[in-house]
Amino acid sequence: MDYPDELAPAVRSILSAARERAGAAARAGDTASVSPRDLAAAFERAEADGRVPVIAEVKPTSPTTEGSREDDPVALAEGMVAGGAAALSVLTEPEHFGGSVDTLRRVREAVDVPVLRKDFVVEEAQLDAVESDVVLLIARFVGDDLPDLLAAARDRGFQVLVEVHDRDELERALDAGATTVGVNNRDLAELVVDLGTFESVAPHVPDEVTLIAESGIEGPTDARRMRAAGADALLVGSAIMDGDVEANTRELTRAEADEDADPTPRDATDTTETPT
Ligand SMILES: O=P(O)(O)OC[C@@H](O)[C@@H](O)c1c[nH]c2ccccc12
Repeated sequence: MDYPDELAPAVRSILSAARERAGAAARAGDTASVSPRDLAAAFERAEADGRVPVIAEVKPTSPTTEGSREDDPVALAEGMVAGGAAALSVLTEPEHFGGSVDTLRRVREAVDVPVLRKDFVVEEAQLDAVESDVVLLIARFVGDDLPDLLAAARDRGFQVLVEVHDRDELERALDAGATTVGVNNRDLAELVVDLGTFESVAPHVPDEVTLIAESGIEGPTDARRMRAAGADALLVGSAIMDGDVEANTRELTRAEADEDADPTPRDATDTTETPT
């Protein structure tokens, strides 16, 4: 399959590499069969506990990050859970994100929260490379194969997060029967982030769908902005990976509790200019 020219060169190369690995996975054998940890229940537990539901992402590097983080991913994952993360996301793409299926396996063994496998799954065989509680399918990259891949993932027991970037992709995800949808604020054609993306797509997502705001959330203010726009949960990588992961995660999971506790309005003009 040829990928559209409008995709960033890094993204095209990621997709070709994913297809090559799919062939190897197919030859390796067993079909995955998972007993997943319930993602929606993990979000509800966080809410009940006054935490913003955050999926914290173990992402050693990326095409848009300088350098790479060499710490033990299991220690990072444990720090994220200690900071209140409702779930984790682990990159398994090796060439551009420094991930591996072995890292995911180790992280999932070490924690008890649901773990999302973050990779570029474009063929069914890739689903068998490693077990996780949730797998990601990116609407833009799987095209017409979305319904079949969704079914193949569910047959194996996975919960599925379908990632979209605009309303067309959202419609395709809903038609395919997605019940958990992520809106990626990062445009995969140009790798530019705009939090307005989530705000423009979110109003069209039915209430019963679990809705996740992905990418570009840099701190508590962005977290509150995405929640105000309807996010049930937030997927955050870079802002957590940069520095003390436990403290960074805690700051995000407490974004609403801290705001409630703060008697001074952040910005007085916010309230005076709100039309009644
Ligand atoms: O580091 P950020 O901006 O917080 O983004 C996290 C996550 O949303 C991002 O890594 C991501 C979203 N969709 C993806 C698909 C593949 C690889 C990575 C991603």
